[in-house]
Amino acid sequence: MGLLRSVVLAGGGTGGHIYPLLAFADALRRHFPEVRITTLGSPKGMENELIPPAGYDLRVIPAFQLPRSLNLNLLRTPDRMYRSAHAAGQILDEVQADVVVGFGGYVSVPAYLAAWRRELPIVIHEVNVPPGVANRMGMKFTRNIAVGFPTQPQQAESLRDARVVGVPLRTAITRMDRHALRPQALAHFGLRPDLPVLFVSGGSSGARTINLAVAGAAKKLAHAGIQVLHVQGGRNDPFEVPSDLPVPYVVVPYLSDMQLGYAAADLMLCRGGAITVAETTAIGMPAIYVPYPFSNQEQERNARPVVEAGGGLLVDNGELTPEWIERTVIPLARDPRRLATMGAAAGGHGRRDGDEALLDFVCEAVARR
Ligand SMILES: CC(=O)N[C@H]1[C@@H](OP(=O)(O)OP(=O)(O)OC[C@H]2O[C@@H](n3ccc(=O)[nH]c3=O)[C@H](O)[C@@H]2O)O[C@H](CO)[C@@H](O)[C@@H]1O
Repeated sequence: MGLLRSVVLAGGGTGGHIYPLLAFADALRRHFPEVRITTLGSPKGMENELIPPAGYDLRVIPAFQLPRSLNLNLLRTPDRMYRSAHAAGQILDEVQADVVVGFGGYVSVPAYLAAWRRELPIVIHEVNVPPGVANRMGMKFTRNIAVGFPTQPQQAESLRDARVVGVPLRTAITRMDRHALRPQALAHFGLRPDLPVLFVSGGSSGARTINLAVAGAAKKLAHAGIQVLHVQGGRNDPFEVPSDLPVPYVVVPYLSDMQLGYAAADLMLCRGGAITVAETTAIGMPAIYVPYPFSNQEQERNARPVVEAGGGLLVDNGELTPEWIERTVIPLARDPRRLATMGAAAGGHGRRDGDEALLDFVCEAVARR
């Protein structure tokens, strides 16, 4: 594509901003192998662990604190933000960027600012309702806004004209055949093929409440014949699991090959991060969602439509105890027919083409320029 020679992708902080960026970068590379792809990240975000191994050029720009007010006045832009925007601008010039695509996280803001000053097209992809602070600032500079999920106009005025493109997801997840991959996944984790597997993940950073509640129910789960595959989470404290259990309880710090976890699982217990919900629905995974309680009910909003369609259960963070798990999770994990019904309902809610749909949207934005 003649119009597109160099694309800068900005996004960082947690996996929730980085995985969609990577999935989009993969789609870009698939369709336009000649296009130069540069990513912008912050010094301490998870992008440093996730982007270079994926084979993309990561440029780190200085960190800064976002001002609380969104009434951005460039003359009063704090020094550190100015420095970050200046660094982002130098990179845009160096790589001769044609467009900036931002996925949220603080590092997106200087990229949006620098692109706006250069009159470059900016495309924003937002997965959360309400949108995150960084993207809300970016929305002052562009009308090219794409969202992961349909939103109610009354929920977010700023997203009213946005294009719903879905969430760019890794093809390792969207293109996997769960049933075909299952034997390899079970063998990889040392799990048995004859017993159900509960897959536990608190999102990219892990979730202490989930970790402690499930580990607290380890004996009951094991004696009920339920195996557990438990992702501790990249930045979470270790927890104790009894060593003398009759069936496997496998703890892993973090899964780079998340598709193996999904392929091994019969049921998932997880937070309600937007990308997690997009993935569970894309692959038709029945799930128990435990939304993070301190993010504006955003995670509950992500999970509720899926649960209302019959694709899973929703439990309050405060109510997730070992006793709740014993009462609710054990009977569900041992009921394959109910799991199959739930999985089908979840699958009815998912889409797998977010990477391609966002790429179309970006190409349109560049062509309109
Ligand atoms: C506490 C908090 O503020 N969480 C936010 C954060 O969640 P978080 O960063 O946890 O993001 P999500 O739950 O949306 O996605 C997690 C991603 O990490 C991947 N993964 C997870 C564990 C693992 O071992 N390996 C792995 O690859 C998952 O497959 C998924 O792709 O960003 C999301 C998207 O902006 C928001 O909706 C969440 O509210």
